[in-house]
Amino acid sequence: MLLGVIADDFTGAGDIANTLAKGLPGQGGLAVTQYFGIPSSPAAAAVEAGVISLKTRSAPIGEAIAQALAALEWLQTQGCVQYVFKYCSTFDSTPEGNIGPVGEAIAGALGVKGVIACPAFPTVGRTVHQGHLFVHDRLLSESSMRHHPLTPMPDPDIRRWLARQTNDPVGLVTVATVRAGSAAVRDALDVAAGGGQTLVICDAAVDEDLVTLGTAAAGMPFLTGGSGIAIGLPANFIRSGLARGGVSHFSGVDGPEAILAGSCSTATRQQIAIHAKNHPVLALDVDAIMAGRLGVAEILDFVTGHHGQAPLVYSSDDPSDVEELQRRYGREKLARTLDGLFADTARELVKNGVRRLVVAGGETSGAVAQALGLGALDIGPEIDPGVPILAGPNRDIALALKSGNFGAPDFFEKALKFLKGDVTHERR
Ligand SMILES: Nc1ncnc2c1ncn2[C@@H]1O[C@H](COP(=O)(O)OP(=O)(O)OP(=O)(O)O)[C@@H](O)[C@H]1O
Ligand SMILES: O=C(O)[C@@H](O)C(=O)CO
Repeated sequence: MLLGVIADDFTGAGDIANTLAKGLPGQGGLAVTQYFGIPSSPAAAAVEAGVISLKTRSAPIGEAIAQALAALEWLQTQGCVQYVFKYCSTFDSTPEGNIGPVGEAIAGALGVKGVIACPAFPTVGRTVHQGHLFVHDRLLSESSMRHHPLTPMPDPDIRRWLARQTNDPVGLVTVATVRAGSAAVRDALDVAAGGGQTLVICDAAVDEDLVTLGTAAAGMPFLTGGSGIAIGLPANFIRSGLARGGVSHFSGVDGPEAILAGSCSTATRQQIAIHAKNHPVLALDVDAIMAGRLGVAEILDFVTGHHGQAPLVYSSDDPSDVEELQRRYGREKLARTLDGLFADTARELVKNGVRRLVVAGGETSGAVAQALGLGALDIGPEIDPGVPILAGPNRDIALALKSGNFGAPDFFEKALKFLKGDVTHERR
């Protein structure tokens, strides 16, 4: 294993795994495996990049650091020469959040300063300019992230935001330096390190900026960011002869299918509305669930009664209804109950023969992946930006775990087709 990634949630892990497996056009990427939690046995010999999915985005600082350092230790044992800490492209955190503390803890363990911190992912509209994060043409604080239920982001100046979480001062490498090339970036990071800055926000507005940052990071032990920060990394390993690059073919998994959506994000709700036009859907009645009148058995009946028709089950609702339900039942209790229901449902579905499973939402996907005891999955071709096919080692199951705001409007139907196979992509 050459490259080790520690990701703070499950769908975010798939996002960066996808970037690493895809690589740059014409070169291909790395052979990537996504691990669900910290593995207890060594990686397979063919794995070039290992992505460990943690569920620490909203975890208390001490717990997040402990898990990240345990993940780092396992990756070090696999022989990695470079490490990435992956967080969200919208920098999801609070002033007491753990991006800063985890970043500084890993940097401390590796003995480095002057570490790249860049959440940019231009393909989905996340860019960083003069240290300010944009979502498409709006500052982060003017996007829907301002009202995120767990990590509201009222400050688009992520250097200032991050500084509220860190011990050391936070640096900035602006677009002028990035456009001056990778040597200029390296010099700027050296200066930052000399000045005692551990994490350094780097501007990036287009993929070429991320390639420059990636090239600058060749040989550096540690960098942090969204999935975009990984765009240029496979090329470093291919250039140095450590990795081969190339293409892969995913021949697919056939069999019964199901789609589960717990995400209430705008993109997911639009995808549900579009899917509902031509497919059977079951909107979960949250009050009935909380009263114990609706559970796994009813959902199972619905899905098995509609196999072959891409059945979709969702709890997703619009923000005002979600707020009202949270007031009625308590946010934590509600989320725990719904995540638990999706997890139990997924376990039963797979037990009853489901082989293609699509899940929408980071928390929801995390709960499902844990319930299925997935262990390790190979990364197949990209379905939509940030969402790859995940394939079981014996190709007995294929999954798509989608971040809330990712995916084209017809994502659900498209994902099931991709999981069925015969997709070739420019990767190993
Ligand atoms: N109708 C609902 N009312 C209140 N909470 C809900 C409802 N439906 C789902 N939830 C909860 O909302 C949370 C949605 O989070 P999840 O991470 O799955 O989606 P997301 O935030 O859209 O995705 P991402 O984290 O990838 O951006 C889950 O914990 C889920 O249990
Ligand atoms: O970086 C992103 O936007 C995603 O990978 C993610 O983590 C969303 O939860």
